[in-house]
Amino acid sequence: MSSQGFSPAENRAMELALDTAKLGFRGANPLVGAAVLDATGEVLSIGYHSGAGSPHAEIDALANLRHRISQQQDLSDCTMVVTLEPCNHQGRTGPCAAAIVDAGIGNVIYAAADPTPEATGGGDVLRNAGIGVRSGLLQERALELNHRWFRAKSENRPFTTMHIAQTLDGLIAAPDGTSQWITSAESRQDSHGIRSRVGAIIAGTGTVLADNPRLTARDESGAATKSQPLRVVMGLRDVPEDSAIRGDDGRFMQLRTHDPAEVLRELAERGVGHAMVEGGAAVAGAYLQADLVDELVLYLAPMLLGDGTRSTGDLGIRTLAEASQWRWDNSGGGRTSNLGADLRLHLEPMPHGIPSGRKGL
Ligand SMILES: NC(=O)C1=CN([C@@H]2O[C@H](COP(=O)(O)OP(=O)(O)OC[C@H]3O[C@@H](n4cnc5c(N)ncnc54)[C@H](OP(=O)(O)O)[C@@H]3O)[C@@H](O)[C@H]2O)C=CC1
Ligand SMILES: Nc1c(N[C@@H]2O[C@H](COP(=O)(O)O)[C@@H](O)[C@H]2O)[nH]c(=O)[nH]c1=O
Repeated sequence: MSSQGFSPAENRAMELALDTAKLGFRGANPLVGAAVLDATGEVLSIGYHSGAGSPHAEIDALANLRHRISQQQDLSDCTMVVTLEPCNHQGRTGPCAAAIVDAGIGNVIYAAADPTPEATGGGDVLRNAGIGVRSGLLQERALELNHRWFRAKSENRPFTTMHIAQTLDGLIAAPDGTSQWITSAESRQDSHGIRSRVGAIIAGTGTVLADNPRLTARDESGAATKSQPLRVVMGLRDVPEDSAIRGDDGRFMQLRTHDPAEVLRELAERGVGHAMVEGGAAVAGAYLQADLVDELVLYLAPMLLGDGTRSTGDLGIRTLAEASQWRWDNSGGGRTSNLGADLRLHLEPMPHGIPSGRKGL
């Protein structure tokens, strides 16, 4: 047994589950990974949650297990290792705790408790069904994996992803306001993928008046994808009646405010679990300055403009020690990738208390 009272095989399985969790996309739900071990500690299957609406990690691991073993096989000496307490609620997918009980799994180890009122209590359901339940294995890492998701939940607001499509010199539009297009078709298709996963997309009146954007989610052929975000404009000026963003599907809303927290509060009340901030500079700056950005997807085009609109407005930072610190995020498609002519950078805010690593020499 290790110092934490878990076997080396259980430790390795939780490491594997934590790595597997990162195959999923961040958003309304946390990243979760799972592994099923037999009595000898051999990994029989793994699973993960690929994003809101798709099967939870435990269900995925059980489905993958069934591909490997017969329906009749006794699983009472198997252990489900999972990075988050199995849920206890019927959302778009069924309660995981009940599925584990039904599968006949004998033991469960989870890393961190699920703090959400709607999902908590899965551990008790398992115990009451006679399953051996232990928790706390690699808990710190599991909490860190979803640190911004836990933060968003505790603040009662949507998990918030920011998109920036910028030049090498950090500009999102030329001096005359033109910006279409800075990034390649491949990058834009990728950001349409984000649009199709979020519940709402936010832009300022400046962007709406400059670009007359549609802000819909579209596939490679330009057709609207099945899932469309609510299109939200923030700012005091009127959005012209003939603006493309209004559309004709009733999924348009203007919030006459400059307060990003107020926008996210309003969206949470409407049941939005994942929001995307598409810009422009003033709005991006406001969300960043308020520390309301949980994930940043930045497309870097090999282009220079020299002058124009900077990617974010003022962040209130006056000295280097106050810099906003970020770190690479290798979940959901990875930390960096080449997209067409561009680079796609994927980051998350540095958790508090972790040194930036830029000291010395
Ligand atoms: N390459 C890219 O990724 C993108 C590029 N762009 C480009 O950016 C340019 C537009 O940038 P920008 O003018 O900054 O546009 P914004 O979309 O940020 O809109 C700014 C306006 O929004 C309102 N507003 C709402 N909230 C705030 C706030 N917290 N602080 C200040 N103002 C707020 C104000 O207008 P009001 O008076 O109405 O209240 C303000 O003038 C365009 O040229 C566009 O093409 C835009 C998006 C993405
Ligand atoms: N210029 C620029 C982007 N600009 C963003 O895309 C919006 C246009 O959306 P739509 O009308 O739906 O196609 C525009 O208003 C701005 O928010 N996006 C990118 O991926 N790459 C780019 O180079």
